[in-house]
Amino acid sequence: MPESAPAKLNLFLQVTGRRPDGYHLLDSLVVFADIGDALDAAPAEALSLTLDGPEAGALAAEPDNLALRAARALADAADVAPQAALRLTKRLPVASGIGGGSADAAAALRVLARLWNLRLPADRMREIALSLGADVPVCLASVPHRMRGVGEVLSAAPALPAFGLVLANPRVALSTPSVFRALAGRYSGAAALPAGWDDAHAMAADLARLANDLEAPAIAICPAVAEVLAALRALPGALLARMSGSGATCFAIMPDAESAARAAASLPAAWWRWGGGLARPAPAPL
Ligand SMILES: C[C@](O)(CO)[C@H](O)COP(=O)(O)OP(=O)(O)OC[C@H]1O[C@@H](n2ccc(N)nc2=O)[C@H](O)[C@@H]1O
Ligand SMILES: Nc1ncnc2c1ncn2[C@@H]1O[C@H](COP(=O)(O)OP(=O)(O)OP(=O)(O)O)[C@@H](O)[C@H]1O
Repeated sequence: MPESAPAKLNLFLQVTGRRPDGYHLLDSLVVFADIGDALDAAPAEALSLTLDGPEAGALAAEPDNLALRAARALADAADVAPQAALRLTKRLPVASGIGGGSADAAAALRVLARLWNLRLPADRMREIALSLGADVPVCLASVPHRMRGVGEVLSAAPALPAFGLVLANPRVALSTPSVFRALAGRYSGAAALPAGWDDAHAMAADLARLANDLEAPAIAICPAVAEVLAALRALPGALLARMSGSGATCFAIMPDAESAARAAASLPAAWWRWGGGLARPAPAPL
């Protein structure tokens, strides 16, 4: 069974400060959508990667691919030879704010820990994940989390109601560092969240009082983000529309997965678009 690498969504993302090394401090509610890449690993004498899937064209299977970097980092940490034939089915647009590369790296850690029969402690796995990217620790768990620090401080998410999601990307790649640079030091406070929400309307109302602080800087670099947000807001039944991560993918919260799937099909065909619900079932714990 290939390991699923679900898309990460930041339901809100507030930037609360900056560390001396330049990394930003965040406060975010992260969930995972029922769409993602898939990563398979077979025994082999050396480490290799092949790519397929609708978005594979945007990526070369170069040594820098996050799945390969994850394999090497895990092998180093566990002191084993990095031997595996990886096959990555790429469905998530590259450099789009939904953590595709991070999800692939996390899926590589999970699938290779199984293939190589490793028993590294969970905190060591999270350390290896963080060395690969700020989003990789939360993707390692791939279940909803409140995410703070630069991405490494994970705590329980509020209890979530059932809801649907529409994702849309105008097919413009946005570089995460350039969006953080365009934020130019405008920080907000941390969020106050309840223990849970009984329904999608209550959740959307609370989320509407929060923000993705990277949205305005991303629109300054890529005005198409504003068009996507306007189209999502105009979908019948949309409860909230917002950008995820550093963009350019935006999402709408919908009452349920079925209405989300129907609404996604009405968006411009030139965009990458998807509608459904949250990722399920959750990957088995390590
Ligand atoms: C914006 C988010 O998508 C929110 O989930 C993530 O924090 C980004 O996570 P990521 O893509 O795994 O990020 P990394 O690959 O670690 O960092 C890419 C670049 O983004 C900026 N970066 C990233 C994360 C963070 N907390 N502060 C930052 O300033 C840095 O310039 C960094 O060099
Ligand atoms: N397996 C991979 N999938 C996607 N991008 C990868 C992968 N390996 C390396 N990369 C590189 O990483 C960069 C970031 O890609 P990714 O799709 O993870 O960005 P993102 O969706 O903006 O992530 P985030 O939301 O975590 O900021 C790309 O520009 C790409 O060149």
